[in-house]
Amino acid sequence: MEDAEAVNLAADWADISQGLRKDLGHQLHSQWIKPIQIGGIDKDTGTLDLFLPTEFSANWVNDRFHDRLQLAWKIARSEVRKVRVQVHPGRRQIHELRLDGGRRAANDGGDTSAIAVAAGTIGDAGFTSSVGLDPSLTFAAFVTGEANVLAKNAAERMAATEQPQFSPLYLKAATGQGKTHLLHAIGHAYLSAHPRARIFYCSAERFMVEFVQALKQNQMIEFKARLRSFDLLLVDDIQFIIGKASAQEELLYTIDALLAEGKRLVFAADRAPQALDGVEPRLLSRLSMGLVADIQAADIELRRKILESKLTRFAPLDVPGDVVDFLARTITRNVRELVGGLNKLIAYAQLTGQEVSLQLAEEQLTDILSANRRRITIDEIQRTVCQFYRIDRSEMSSKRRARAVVRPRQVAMYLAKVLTPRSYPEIGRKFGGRDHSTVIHAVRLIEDLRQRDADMDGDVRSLLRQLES
Ligand SMILES: Nc1ncnc2c1ncn2[C@@H]1O[C@H](COP(=O)(O)OP(=O)(O)OP(=O)(O)O)[C@@H](O)[C@H]1O
Repeated sequence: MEDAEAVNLAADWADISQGLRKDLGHQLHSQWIKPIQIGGIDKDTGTLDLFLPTEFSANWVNDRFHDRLQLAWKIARSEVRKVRVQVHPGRRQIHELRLDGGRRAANDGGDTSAIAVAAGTIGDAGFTSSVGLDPSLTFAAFVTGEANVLAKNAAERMAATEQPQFSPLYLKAATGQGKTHLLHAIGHAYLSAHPRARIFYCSAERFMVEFVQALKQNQMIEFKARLRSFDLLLVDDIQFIIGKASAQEELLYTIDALLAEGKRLVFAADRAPQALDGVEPRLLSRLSMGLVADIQAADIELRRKILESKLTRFAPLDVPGDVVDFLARTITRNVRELVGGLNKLIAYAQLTGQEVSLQLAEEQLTDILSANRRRITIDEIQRTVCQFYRIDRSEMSSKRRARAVVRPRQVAMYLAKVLTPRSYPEIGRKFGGRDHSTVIHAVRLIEDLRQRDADMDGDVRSLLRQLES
């Protein structure tokens, strides 16, 4: 690579990396993005190589950040058409373990060819991606508990032979709680029941990129025709469609066309359809006209079951019960971190020949553990809300029914439900011994107000920022 070219790439990378730091936060960024080294751009194929020091980290980054990295690079440098994440050539001999199987994008040459062929690609129309269903993300590998059973059942219906009573299915959950897993599982199950089916899985980000490329290359007719030829369309991270009017319109027409033919559609997002700012109302109504299924944060029982299931399926070495219990109790934020923590611990133990123990977990998972240890308390929430609305702290428990104190109290109850693992009765007790139905009412009311009242939404956002910082 020429020196000047290397300097330019380094400058672009500095910008991209900084942007990702803002999006992902310090911990994820320093663990996975910072170690990336930039290779050169292959002028013929437009492929940019990104190198990571180990197989494990290359797989991880590829799983989680490939699309974002590729999109960012495509925006930064028009000559980049594809980003390839791989282990640094000098490090290939390092063997690391992946508990969750090889989750690779199809365009990286992963072993998804059978699926890709059966599922079809948008290909010629400028849609360069082929379907990349991860073989490990199946219904059988999806562990259920109270938090996700509704979503899992709905997903199974979507894949069943008989026509589901609803479409689209819209899966809603915070990050790392299994949306993508269920999308892939639907794809696999549908494909095994209909081996000739045409399935397309993509993220909304990728949909946008392909849409813009098709526009630029005057290939919209082919793009539309191919998009509408799928029997099952799975669109992940639909929140990223926000604000792009023309792409939204195309998606809207595609949804209408597919629904009219009884085809199946599944969307996943980190928020409810009504909370997708900047999405035009007609698209919003399509997204929410079927079934919106929520995946709640995994509770301790489910977290333990997930770890045990991963260990039964893939564990190459013994992980003592007290370590499983410790991880399930401590890594509460999301399942991705939970499984990632277990993966990391086992990989480290394997590479160094040590036994997995509580001490090793404490030593090796410091970042994940400390990020998960920060717990917001109901007292903290009440204090912050009272300061914000300038009311006396005693009003949180008082019986006063003046609107000036009732609304802040309801906001505090809502935040307690969102930010703490406390149950409705526990929250009620902290608010002057109120009944759990009062708390449920408050939570629903504030959820509803946030959608209808921009001021209320602004207040809650600002409180969330203060409490989560
Ligand atoms: N119920 C579950 N059973 C087994 N594995 C799970 C479950 N939920 C999540 N996982 C695993 O956790 C990891 C993260 O899940 P996934 O990628 O589906 O999250 P997501 O909700 O799509 O997150 P994001 O919004 O950040 O994309 C994956 O490895 C997935 O297999």
